[in-house]
Amino acid sequence: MLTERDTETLFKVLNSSTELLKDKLGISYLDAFIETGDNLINNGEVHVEEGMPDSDTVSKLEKIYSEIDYHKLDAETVRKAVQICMIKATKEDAIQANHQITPDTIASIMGYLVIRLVKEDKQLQILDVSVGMGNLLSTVVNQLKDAIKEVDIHTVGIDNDDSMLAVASINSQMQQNSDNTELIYQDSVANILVDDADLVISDLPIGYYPIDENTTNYKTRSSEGHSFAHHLLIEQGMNHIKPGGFGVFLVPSNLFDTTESKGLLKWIQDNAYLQALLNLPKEIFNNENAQKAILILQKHGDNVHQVEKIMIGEFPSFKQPSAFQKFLAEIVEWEEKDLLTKKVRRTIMGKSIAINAGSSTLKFKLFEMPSEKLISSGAIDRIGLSNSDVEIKYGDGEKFQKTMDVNNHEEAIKLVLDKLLSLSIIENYDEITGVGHRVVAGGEYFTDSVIIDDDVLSKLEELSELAPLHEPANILGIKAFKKVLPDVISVAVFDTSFHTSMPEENYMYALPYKYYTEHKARKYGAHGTSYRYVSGRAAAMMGKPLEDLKLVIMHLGAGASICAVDHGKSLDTSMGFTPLTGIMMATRSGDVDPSLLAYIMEKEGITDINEMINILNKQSGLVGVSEVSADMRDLEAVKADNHQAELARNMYMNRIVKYVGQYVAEMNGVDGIVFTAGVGENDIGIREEIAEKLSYFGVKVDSEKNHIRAVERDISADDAKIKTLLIPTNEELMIVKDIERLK
Ligand SMILES: Nc1ncnc2c1ncn2[C@@H]1O[C@H](COP(=O)(O)OP(=O)(O)O)[C@@H](O)[C@H]1O
Ligand SMILES: CC(=O)OP(=O)(O)O
Ligand SMILES: [Mg+2]
Repeated sequence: MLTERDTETLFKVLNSSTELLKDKLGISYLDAFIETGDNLINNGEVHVEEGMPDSDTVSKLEKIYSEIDYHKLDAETVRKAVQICMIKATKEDAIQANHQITPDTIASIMGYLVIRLVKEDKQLQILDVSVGMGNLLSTVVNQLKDAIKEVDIHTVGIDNDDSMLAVASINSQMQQNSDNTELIYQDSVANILVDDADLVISDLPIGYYPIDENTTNYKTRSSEGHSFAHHLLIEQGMNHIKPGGFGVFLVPSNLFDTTESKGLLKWIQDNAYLQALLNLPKEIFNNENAQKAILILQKHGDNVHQVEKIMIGEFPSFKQPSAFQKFLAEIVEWEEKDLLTKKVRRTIMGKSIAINAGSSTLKFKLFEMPSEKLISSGAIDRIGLSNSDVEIKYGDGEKFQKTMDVNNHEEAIKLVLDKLLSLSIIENYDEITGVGHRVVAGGEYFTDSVIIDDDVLSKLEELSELAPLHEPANILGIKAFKKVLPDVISVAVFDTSFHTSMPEENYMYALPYKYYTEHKARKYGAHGTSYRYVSGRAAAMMGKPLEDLKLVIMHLGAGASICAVDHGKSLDTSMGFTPLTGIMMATRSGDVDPSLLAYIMEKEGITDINEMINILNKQSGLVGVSEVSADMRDLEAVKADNHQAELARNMYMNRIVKYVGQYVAEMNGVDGIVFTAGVGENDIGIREEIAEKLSYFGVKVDSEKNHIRAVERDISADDAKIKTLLIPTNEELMIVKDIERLK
């Protein structure tokens, strides 16, 4: 009660002195408030300049100031009185919406939601990237101080409006909190130099940000025209937060409904967990378009997870207090039971393993989930050739390495299972709570990843002929893991599902139509999981939404293919009905004239077409032409003295150049090309030569930047017209993400 009266007294002092100064100096209410605030802080001494205000006014003001000593008031009493003055300023001076004070109702709801998110912290750094008059920030700080004992709070507020900031400064000084408050007069979109905060809280300015040149480093910037200030500031805020920290933003309710929001959403997905979007009651806004919501984001970090249930909803009207209370209670329960509790985390924490059987390799990655922290990774290469390199990374930079003969995928899988235990990567197979397998062919049947049961397994066996070098190994892997972990979720992630977006004219062969209708004879493509991962990373590196980009991705491994990713979707790809066709590969021929097969069969006395196809799959490509090796490293080593080895490399590059050209034509342009997979990631010379051959449409690689292996990097020259990117693929990460999705 007492404080309410104090608020009223302080308001009267502030308001009457403001009105007096406004009148005498002929200035706005806001400017007069700033003047009077400064006077009060300056021990009630009235600032006089060039005889203004006159001495009569000065003594009137001194009398008003003597009516209260703000030092004796608590912070909330001061804040409220200032807030009432600012509501008055908004009306009297017709202050534009973005500069208006954050209403107390909203500020206190935000404060209430934040308490549990930071209550464990004893030292708290809070950042507001559009602090304005400081009402939101000080409401939250006062609430936190009240709710959490002995918390040491330091705040930083940034704003590019000096009048607003002057009010914020008066606010913090009169609340006697200025030692712990840093106010910075700056454009928050520009480079800000502040320590990473534990919590970012902001009532964001809505609308276009006018200075495009300040936004070049923003991933959420618009590809054309001005960008949205609130998108940029969400990115900026989250970039200045510690791992696992929360960003709590007041945003327009339609934040994700605009076309521009795709880029924002993508950025959020890559950098943070979208945990809640809570619309505020419509009645507190002038109209539906002005309605706002509270967005809760959490930056990725250790022991942080996507909530099981994203909290999306609308606060009931204030006129229904019991419904309103109930809603608040639901959110609190959600915060405690989903967003924060260790119990929920423990039950969903586990280890997921992704098994990727390539034609010449077996790779695995073991992740802690859902944090996606990599625990161990391994690769066995040159399977079926002699001298396989077995490499397993685990622990604190430890590595198991051995060169040995691994004759087939069955031996490789057995080796992985043995090493997981013998290297103590896990103590027991039971620690693995999810298994995901790369499966190359899903036909038209599997358009998305699936949980593997007996029906799925028998369907995969049926589909084996669509990927003869891979599917049997994929099935072996599935069965081997089912045997040791019969009750653990096991998921198949298909190479083909990314390509189900291809249009008819691209996937059909010009053969009698009934072969399609009766036998599903069509192009399926492969490497889709890799394209899915790489295209997402490419968009992030280029700072544009994937939906706005035309990309050609070259997946150059032992199996190799190229994909035209048009606006995020596979438009066309070089592999066909099986992974035999398209560009030249390690042991596979790529495209050949089918009538040549009949001719060779006759000349060589081959009677079974399967034998011929087997030669195309296993004895052709690099190894067939070079008669040296299927491994690009071996060809590189001897190419200077071995014509066939050099020829094989040249043919390999020639096929790539042809296909890339086709795809640029098919998309009628391209924004970026990407190199990935074993050869693409590691063969510096091949990248350089291919780039030179593609200079006609604007590809230009910087040799120094290109001089690197298996690192994500933009290798384009500064004056290149289109981007050339090097992106190590990560099919395994996509696989474990799909396990989480299907759990
Ligand atoms: N340093 C290197 N230079 C050139 N090629 C390399 C290098 N390292 C690996 N490779 C190539 O990468 C191929 C394996 O690619 P990868 O994508 O891992 O295989 P898979 O197709 O079996 O998934 C090897 O056959 C080898 O030719
Ligand atoms: C489909 C395919 O060829 O896969 P990989 O490159 O892993 O052998
Ligand atoms: Mg591969």
